Amino acid sequence: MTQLNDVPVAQLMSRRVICVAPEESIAVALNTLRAHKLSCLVVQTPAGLEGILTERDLVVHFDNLVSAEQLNVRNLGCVRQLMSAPAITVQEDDGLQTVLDVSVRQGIRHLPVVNTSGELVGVVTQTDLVRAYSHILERQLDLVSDNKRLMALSLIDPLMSIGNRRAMEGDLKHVQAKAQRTQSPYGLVLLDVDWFKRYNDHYGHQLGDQALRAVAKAIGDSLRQGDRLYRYGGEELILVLPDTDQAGALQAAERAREAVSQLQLEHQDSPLGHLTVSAGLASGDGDWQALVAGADSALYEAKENGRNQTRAV
Ligand SMILES: Nc1nc2c(ncn2[C@@H]2O[C@H](COP(=O)(O)OP(=O)(O)OP(=O)(O)O)[C@@H](O)[C@H]2O)c(=O)[nH]1
Repeated sequence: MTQLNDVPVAQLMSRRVICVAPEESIAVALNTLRAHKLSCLVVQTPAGLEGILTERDLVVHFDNLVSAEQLNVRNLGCVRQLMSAPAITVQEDDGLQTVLDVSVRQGIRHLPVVNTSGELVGVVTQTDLVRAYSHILERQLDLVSDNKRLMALSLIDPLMSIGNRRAMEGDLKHVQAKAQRTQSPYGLVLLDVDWFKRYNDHYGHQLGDQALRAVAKAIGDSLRQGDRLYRYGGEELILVLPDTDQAGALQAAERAREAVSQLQLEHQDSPLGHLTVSAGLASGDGDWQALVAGADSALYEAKENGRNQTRAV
């Protein structure tokens, strides 16, 4: 991210600077400001920088003269009488933060900018500084929200539009910690599409993808609030069921299995005639990896026993 002091004031200043002599009359200075549409003039002699004369100095001066009923257009005085001196300067390679600090701390709205040889190279205003400052802050806020969006995307499976294994691992750590704290079990259900290699071989990979999306949606729609579905990998999904014992996990698994079966997606190469899933479940309040291993062996049993069914460890 851009640090505020990474931006040198040379990038923000205006190089259009008009200088006047201290003896110049206020009337000429006023005309010069108006002719060049500037808000300040730098006051300089051959010996160097003397001060700065701003629009505001002139307004205050005229206001005082009018109030004192002493406004005489033929004798408005000279620049030396009104200028701010000595002029506080900044270096062209000073950073935005440094220059903004000088400007705010000393209440100076126009700062002449000099190079390393002390020659005048520009003028920077407080408005230039604040505008640059807010632009950088805005960009940094955009970056933060882009990063958040990327982070969220990196946890979603693009095919099924559900959490991926990374998201599952992150969430499971919390579910496990809560189960241990409250000593109430949580359930895990592994679901695997039956005969899916044959499905792909028969209908093609694209229809295979479509079927996986439909399966994920049907299972997702069958869930109770608080339960979460993730893609575990390939054609395998996993349900995470907080505060759920073995009986509850069995109900959730059966609801999910039924939901897929009821889609009645034709699968000619399956002995069951349509697309189905098998499920293996485990529940407890222990280590989630051990529960996944348990659910996996239960799933193996469900497959061995004819598929389209749920088994528990
Ligand atoms: N179309 C598609 N196929 C996938 C995807 N991920 C995994 N598969 C396929 O799913 C099939 C899984 O095959 P197997 O592990 O042999 O299991 P199966 O054919 O479903 O058989 P059982 O699980 O024993 O019922 C493989 O052919 C994978 O290529 C995917 O994202 N899209």
